[in-house]
Amino acid sequence: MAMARRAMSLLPQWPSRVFSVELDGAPFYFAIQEKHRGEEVPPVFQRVQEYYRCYSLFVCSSDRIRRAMFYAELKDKLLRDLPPECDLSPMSSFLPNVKDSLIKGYFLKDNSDSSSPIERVLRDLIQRDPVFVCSYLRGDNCQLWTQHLWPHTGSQVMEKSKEYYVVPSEAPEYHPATLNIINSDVFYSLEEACDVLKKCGDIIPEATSILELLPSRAQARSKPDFPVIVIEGLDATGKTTLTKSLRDILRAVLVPCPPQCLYPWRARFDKEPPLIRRAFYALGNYITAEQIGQEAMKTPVIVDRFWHSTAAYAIATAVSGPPCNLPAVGSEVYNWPSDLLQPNLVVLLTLDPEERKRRLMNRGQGKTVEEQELDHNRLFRLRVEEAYQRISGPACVTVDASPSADQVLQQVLLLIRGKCHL
Ligand SMILES: Nc1ncnc2c1ncn2[C@@H]1O[C@H](COP(=O)(O)OP(=O)(O)O)[C@@H](O)[C@H]1O
Ligand SMILES: Nc1ccn([C@H]2C[C@H](O)[C@@H](COP(=O)(O)OP(=O)(O)O)O2)c(=O)n1
Repeated sequence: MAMARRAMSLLPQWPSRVFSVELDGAPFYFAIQEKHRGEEVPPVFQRVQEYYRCYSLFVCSSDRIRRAMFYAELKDKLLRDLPPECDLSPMSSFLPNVKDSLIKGYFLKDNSDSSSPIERVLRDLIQRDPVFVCSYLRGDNCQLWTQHLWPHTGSQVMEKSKEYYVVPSEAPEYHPATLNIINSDVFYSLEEACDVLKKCGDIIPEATSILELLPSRAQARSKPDFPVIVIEGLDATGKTTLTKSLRDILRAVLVPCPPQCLYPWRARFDKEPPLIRRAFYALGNYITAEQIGQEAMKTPVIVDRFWHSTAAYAIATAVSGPPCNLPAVGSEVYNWPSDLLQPNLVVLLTLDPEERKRRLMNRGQGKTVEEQELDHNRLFRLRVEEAYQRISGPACVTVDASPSADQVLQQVLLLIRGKCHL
């Protein structure tokens, strides 16, 4: 039923949508149009000429938790069930400049002699799962492609689906993933993040235990008596070293974020799709905020990572490619949640990538998959660093972390004394 409703709302938009698929590591954009008699349709899909058939699959449940979970499951299912000659790439479709219009899917390139095994798998999928399937067929002159939306059992609208010609489309001004960041990757209130965990309680029992740890309401505007100083930066930039020294020198309390009470569940939520994983980290900030609020009545508080990390990693993961694909400077995506405690100072430690790698090696500990990714993926690291610097309310103050630990400490103490009258 939910599937049919989602289908009904998507179908009339179909010709206004832009489709994006990663081909050979670069995004390729196309749209669809009805062909009128005598009209020339520009050639498209030259980069997939060697394939005779292509397919796209879009996840279309109206329940966003189910949609997020099924998108991840779908990849495993396709990799398991499709013949090895079939090539799978991530794909998305969106209405240009329309917030929350992005739907995610996969693009399949079929290099096999016979389409029947693939079509059997896809037919099976649309019978049982919340997916749309389109096939793309190359015309006789090898240039024209048509997109055909497969009829869907249980949804009469889909029976009337038409064939469209595929036409190239200009790259959008911003990466399509930026359309859906708000409340899918980054949460701007306790309520929004809680809502996600409440709704996945029946699938992930741990979510219910986390909700029990939450403050009854966010500590919005209460101004702590003592300064609250957050230290941010990529892994191995020196946060732990610096926060411990600051704690000792300032006789402060050191609070980690995510808070210790969430550690047992971290690995569990790191495996979940971004919607759930990021809601988990967002809630960690509110639990930490309550701890900060209590401690800062008595003494200064040093915080190891806070909302800058939550937002910067989430935004940098949602978007792909170079930092210019990030939402523009000043976008509402970078705004501090209005109900989250605001620190007095946020320091961002930055480090040359080679030195950071050296420190990581020296430390020799296990790393999260995401942190390993930072090593391998230069662009991801650049996106995280850029996103950190675009967040406002409070913005971070950048400190070069390459000098000795003591020099970095002195530099940060100067900043704290200037800003927090300590
Ligand atoms: N300023 C510095 N100069 C050289 N080495 C440092 C400096 N700060 C930290 N380190 C070392 O680099 C490694 C990573 O530092 P750490 O404080 O654990 O970073 P993070 O908490 O940001 O992951 C540790 O082995 C630490 O001893
Ligand atoms: N306040 C925080 C802290 C971390 N995160 C997320 C962001 C990344 O996905 C990881 C990085 O944390 P990780 O523990 O690997 O980094 P450190 O070792 O603490 O430097 O955690 C967050 O979302 N919010």
